Amino acid sequence: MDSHDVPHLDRYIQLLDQQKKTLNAAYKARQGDRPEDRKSRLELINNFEMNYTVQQMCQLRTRQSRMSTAPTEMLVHSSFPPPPYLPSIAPLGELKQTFINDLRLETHHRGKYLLLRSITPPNRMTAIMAIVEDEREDAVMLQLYQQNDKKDRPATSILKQNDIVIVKEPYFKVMGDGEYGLRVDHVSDLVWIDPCDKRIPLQWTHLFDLNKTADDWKQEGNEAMRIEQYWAAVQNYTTALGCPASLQERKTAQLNRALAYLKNGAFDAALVDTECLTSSSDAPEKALYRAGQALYELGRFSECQDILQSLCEKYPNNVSAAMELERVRCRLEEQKSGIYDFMAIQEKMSRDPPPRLDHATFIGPVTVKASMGRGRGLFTTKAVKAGDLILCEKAFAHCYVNTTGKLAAESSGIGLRVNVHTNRMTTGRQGDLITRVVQKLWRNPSFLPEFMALHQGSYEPVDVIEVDGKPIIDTFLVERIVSLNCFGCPISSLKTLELEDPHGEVHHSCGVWLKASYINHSCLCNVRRSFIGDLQLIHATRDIPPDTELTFWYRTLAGGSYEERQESLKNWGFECDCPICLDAKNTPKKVLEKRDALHGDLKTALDAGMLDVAKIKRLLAAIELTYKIPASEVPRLALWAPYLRLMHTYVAENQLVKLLASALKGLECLGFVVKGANPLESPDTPFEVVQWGVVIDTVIEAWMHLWTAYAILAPHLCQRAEDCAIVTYRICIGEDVTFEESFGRKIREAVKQLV
Ligand SMILES: C[S@@+](CC[C@H](N)C(=O)[O-])C[C@H]1O[C@@H](n2cnc3c(N)ncnc32)[C@H](O)[C@@H]1O
Repeated sequence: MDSHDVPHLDRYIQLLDQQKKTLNAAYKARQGDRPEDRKSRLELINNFEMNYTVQQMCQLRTRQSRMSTAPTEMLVHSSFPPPPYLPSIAPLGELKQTFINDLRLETHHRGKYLLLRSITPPNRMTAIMAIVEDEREDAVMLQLYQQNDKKDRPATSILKQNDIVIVKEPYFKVMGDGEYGLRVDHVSDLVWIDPCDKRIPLQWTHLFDLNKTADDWKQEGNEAMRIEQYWAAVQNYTTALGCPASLQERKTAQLNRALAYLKNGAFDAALVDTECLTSSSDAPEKALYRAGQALYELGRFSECQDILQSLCEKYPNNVSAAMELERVRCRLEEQKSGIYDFMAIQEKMSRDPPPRLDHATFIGPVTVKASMGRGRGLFTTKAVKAGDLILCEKAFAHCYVNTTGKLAAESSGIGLRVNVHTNRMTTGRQGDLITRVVQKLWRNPSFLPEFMALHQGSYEPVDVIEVDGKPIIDTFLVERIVSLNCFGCPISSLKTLELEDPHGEVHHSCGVWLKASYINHSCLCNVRRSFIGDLQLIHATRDIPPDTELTFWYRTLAGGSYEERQESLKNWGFECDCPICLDAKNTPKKVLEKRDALHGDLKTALDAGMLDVAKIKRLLAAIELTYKIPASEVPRLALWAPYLRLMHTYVAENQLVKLLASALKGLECLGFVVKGANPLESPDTPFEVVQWGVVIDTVIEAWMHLWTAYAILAPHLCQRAEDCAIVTYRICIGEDVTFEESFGRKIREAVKQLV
């Protein structure tokens, strides 16, 4: 939603076509071939090393040239996923070994596995790549996709030289450069083999010192922790736990591994390691503390509070535990009340780069239910008012792109993700988001049920969730879910508001929010989203009765024809049948042509150096006559911008009566019904917003203009205009504590000068 698709750009279309042809040709022509021209082990190693050197030189040159480019220029990386294929769900014990020489091209070797040793250090390109050999000394390129980001973990630690791995049901294919390689897209298809594993052939056993004791491995783990190589520490402690050891040695290794898991973001595993230690009455202090940390990171705040509370009772001098307890209590309060310190949050967001926000999710009076013809949807459980907070949701996964700050040049670049199988291209960090989700699920399978419950379209996944004690993570399913449920977003809606041209803003940052994903689309919506970092806030844009489905726009609304709107929703596989779309669909072609022609004339009049206001008003009136249904039922979105333009003109000329009228006309076009708002026409009618209309950012301006006009024409209404401006601001920006700084103060000063 609001992610940046690029379907209309010619050069991308060409790229897509070209890629499609290449892939199809490669796939069809070579499928099932056993290639006779595979490179020798030595050739592969030499080529790999040469490519590595060339890549290093290019990166150096890029870094140097980046230093001299403007910070807003971004690198664009592209990635092309292969035809989707299912992950291996076979237990390793049921697979039969195969060898590189027996592999067939463009084939998934179901029922088979390859045992491989890495014979080069890895290189990170679009994937982690290394040359691997089997025990017959045949070699091939191995490409591992969806591995950790380079910021989280260096490639050299993901696949070290001499690491031994098993690739389950290997996929052998022609690679982008015409060479042959093994491609692993599903993290669960790769199994790392322990030095003591019986499957390791004799000729490789000399690579490992099999005489190390549990204590040796633990010491190595401790050293890895000291130099912050937490992934290595996990491996070392795990090996220690596989060696004969005393109960105390085992407990220590387990406690240390829990910390290493925490540092690696594997909170489920950290919890398992601490659970058996915390279950006893003499639970070690560190075990309780680490269990608390794991529960906090998993968002299980209530359990976290319980464990920290008992820790603080047992060890009253533990200052860190007391602080953690205080922190989790704040989260629980946010979760319950929906009250956040937005001033402090916005202050954090103004830093460059903004830090990770540490807040809980608030879920208001809503529930997920079946929605006729739309799958499931989010419904109110009680009545809410315009401006009420419905959700303040922390992202499940979020990728942030800094396009303007001082670190923009250092940002990892904007990806172009080309999916030749769904004919969809997106820019932004969606590719990285997929990897982030895959890694989060892989490390914390307890999140799987909630994530996998999201809309998957027509994807047919495997029905196994775990094999050999490990979760099955289907990358292509994750991709599909992300594509249907991800939101493009600004760093914060406040920052977007501060931009000179907020509509030109491209949402390169993106994320997945689990609850907000249940909201279906309608152009005539009743809620709106805004963002503060990775918090997505949903506010009601009108008064909503209980048991009503909530809807918002999947694409930011502009006028646009019926066809254009449906085209922009194509990714989600439905046609919008909201009143705005139905009206556009049912309006006779002749009327639409007339309306378009009038809009053409209006555009010319608005583009002219000197505004002919009378003509503009005539044209607006003529366009309005082309609508049959009142704007309160079918808003006339395309008329908002011209009315806003008139407001700008009148405010500049200090024509307050006309300003008042144009602001009210504009609001009316958006579907607002406001009684008693024109004191010149109905001085005795009390002011009341009977119905809120479509809330777009610039509606804040209309209330400001009314506030200004009222200052002279009807001072008793100023407060009402200000109240409406604040509600609109809250809906658009996510909070209203910064309203005074952004707008209130300026208007107050302008009004002081007027009166
Ligand atoms: C992000 S999901 C929304 C939640 C989804 N309905 C579910 O059951 O999980 C997007 C999908 O919901 C459905 N959808 C959303 N808005 C719709 C609408 N106005 N009409 C029909 N289907 C809609 C489409 O299948 C779309 O791909």
